[in-house]
Amino acid sequence: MKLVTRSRSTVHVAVGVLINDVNEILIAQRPKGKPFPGFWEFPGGKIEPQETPCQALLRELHEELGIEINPDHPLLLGNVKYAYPEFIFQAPVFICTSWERQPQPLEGQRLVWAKPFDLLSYNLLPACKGICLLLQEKTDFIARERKRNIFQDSMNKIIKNVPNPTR
Ligand SMILES: Nc1nc2c([nH]c(=O)n2[C@H]2C[C@H](O)[C@@H](COP(=O)(O)OP(=O)(O)OP(=O)(O)O)O2)c(=O)[nH]1
Ligand SMILES: [Mg+2]
Repeated sequence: MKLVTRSRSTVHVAVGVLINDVNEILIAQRPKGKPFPGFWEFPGGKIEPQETPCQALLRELHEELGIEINPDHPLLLGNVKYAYPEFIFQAPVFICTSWERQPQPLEGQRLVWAKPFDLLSYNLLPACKGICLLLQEKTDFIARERKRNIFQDSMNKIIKNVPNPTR
């Protein structure tokens, strides 16, 4: 019997976790016409070959939400990998707590500011569970860097709900 192996390409995606002044997190519902319609995700998009992850993040957040972010501001939390049947999702994940202008749904997506402990009640893309875990793991770091003690408390509440995804 012949063994057929499929090689999956890796898609590099810059992901932004926007946290507002009351420690809510911005999530977006993918519109019809894009892959995975109806699923919720963190804003961001594919990194172009000539871009750094941070440059891609700033461009994507401008295109999708119409906001401007100081290039020195996003804080890299870590990398999340998830194997979909069709491709490997590989994402540097940044947090942002400051930007110019209000986020707007410029690509027909629904936007919601979710409380950290509500995040998992949304139908998130499978790879986003890994992003939630990373947020949870890094709450001390986020609190220290961004003086977000309330955020730390909220994030601690989601720990027991995050299933451990296959990474
Ligand atoms: N932006 C984003 N994409 C995610 C997340 N989780 C996850 O599995 N993905 C997947 C969905 C997509 O198949 C892939 C690329 O993201 P994307 O569709 O946002 O890429 P993009 O903004 O460049 O979109 P496009 O120009 O190709 O239409 O990553 C997430 O939290 N945020
Ligand atoms: Mg996108």
